[in-house]
Amino acid sequence: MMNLAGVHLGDEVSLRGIRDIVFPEHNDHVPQIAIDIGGSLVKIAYFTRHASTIATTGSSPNASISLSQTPAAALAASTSPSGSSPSRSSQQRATYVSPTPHTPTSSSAGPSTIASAAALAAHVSPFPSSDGRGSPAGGSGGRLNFVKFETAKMPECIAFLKQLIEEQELDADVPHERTLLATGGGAYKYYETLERELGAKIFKYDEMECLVKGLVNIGSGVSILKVTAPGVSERISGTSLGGGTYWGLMSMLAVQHGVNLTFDDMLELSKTGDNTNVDMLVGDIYGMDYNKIGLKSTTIASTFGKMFKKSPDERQSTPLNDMSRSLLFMLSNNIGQIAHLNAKAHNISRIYFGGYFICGHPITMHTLSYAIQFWSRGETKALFLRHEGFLGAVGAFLQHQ
Ligand SMILES: Nc1ncnc2c1ncn2[C@@H]1O[C@H](COP(=O)(O)OP(=O)(O)OP(=O)(O)O)[C@@H](O)[C@H]1O
Ligand SMILES: CC(C)(CO)[C@@H](O)C(=O)NCCC(=O)O
Repeated sequence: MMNLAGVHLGDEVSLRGIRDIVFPEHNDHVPQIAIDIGGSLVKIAYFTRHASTIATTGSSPNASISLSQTPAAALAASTSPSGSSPSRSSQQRATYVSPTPHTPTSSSAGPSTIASAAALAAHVSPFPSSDGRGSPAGGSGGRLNFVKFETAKMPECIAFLKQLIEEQELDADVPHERTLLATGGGAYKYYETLERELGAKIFKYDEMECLVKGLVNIGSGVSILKVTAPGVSERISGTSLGGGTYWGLMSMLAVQHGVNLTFDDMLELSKTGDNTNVDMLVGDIYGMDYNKIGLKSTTIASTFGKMFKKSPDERQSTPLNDMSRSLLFMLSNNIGQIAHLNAKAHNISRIYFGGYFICGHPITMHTLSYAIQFWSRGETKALFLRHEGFLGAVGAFLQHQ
């Protein structure tokens, strides 16, 4: 068992919005490495001794939150953007105190920046310091680290894992069997490859069971889980219109514009886009609000509905920013609506969103929250998880505890 005393979030050293979790009092070696291999991304969670960081970008003591009450509390914190503004100030993050969805208590750590993932992917030592060996007895604690790769880059990911396993073996106090705790579809698809390349014993865990908590997981596709008690959950629905859809459609549109965009570029574009150049609004059809059924003139009536009216030249010159924002709204509104309908059908009042698609992105979180609020008439609440893209990997990590 891990010593959870004083567990808190580390400095801003990891992926977008993801901070490592520091275990200041846990000094024992933890050999397990957990991997969640999805349709778009591979997520890895692993423990290293040394509570110090790889590339500290500045400490933020106010962001530290106490997670000492339950193991699951070490996983995540929730965010609930309030009101109608997607501004960062509306996205206060809060901490879970129980493995089942609870009303979050307040805290104020906001999304942070990407720092070490690229370095890690470039095969910088996965260990946090160059002397990188085990802490002495009564030593300096440790941390749970988070890394991601694109699933299309499995060879790079396997090279990283190889190095990580070797480093862990050097760090171990006693020799142990090489093990990898794997979840996601890729745990099945890449089972033999991982076993062969890493010489490790692979433990497979069902991805739904590893999603720990959270009703709506937006990955490549979307799974909707109903959680009724600690460890009791059921997949009640899903949709293929998910993060992979946005990524795929934007990739196609980018090709049309002669550019190659990363996912982060696409999100960045959405921030400056104007979807009303692309979407048909209620006002475009009515010339005013449609008050009788409660639709404002600014409500989107038809996503991309303005595009068919444009000339081929106008279509060609429609900015990618506008299309990116429109598609992000489309996906988030649709998922919000489906989530609301499922919550209603199952008499649920809190919806937790997870999955890498969210990655702390203000527009996505705001749109999902707004959709839930709109469709439920304020009765259902949308809540967001910290480490939202790593729920499966951390779930697999904990399965072996
Ligand atoms: N930096 C990024 N690079 C690639 N995709 C990203 C990035 N940030 C967010 N995403 C989004 O996250 C999605 C993947 O989310 P996640 O890792 O939770 O799903 P997955 O496990 O790959 O998919 P599934 O569970 O459906 O197999 C992508 O399809 C994309 O929309
Ligand atoms: C297939 C999975 C479970 C893989 O994670 C996910 O991508 C998903 O839930 N897709 C949506 C499938 C559906 O339509 O229910």
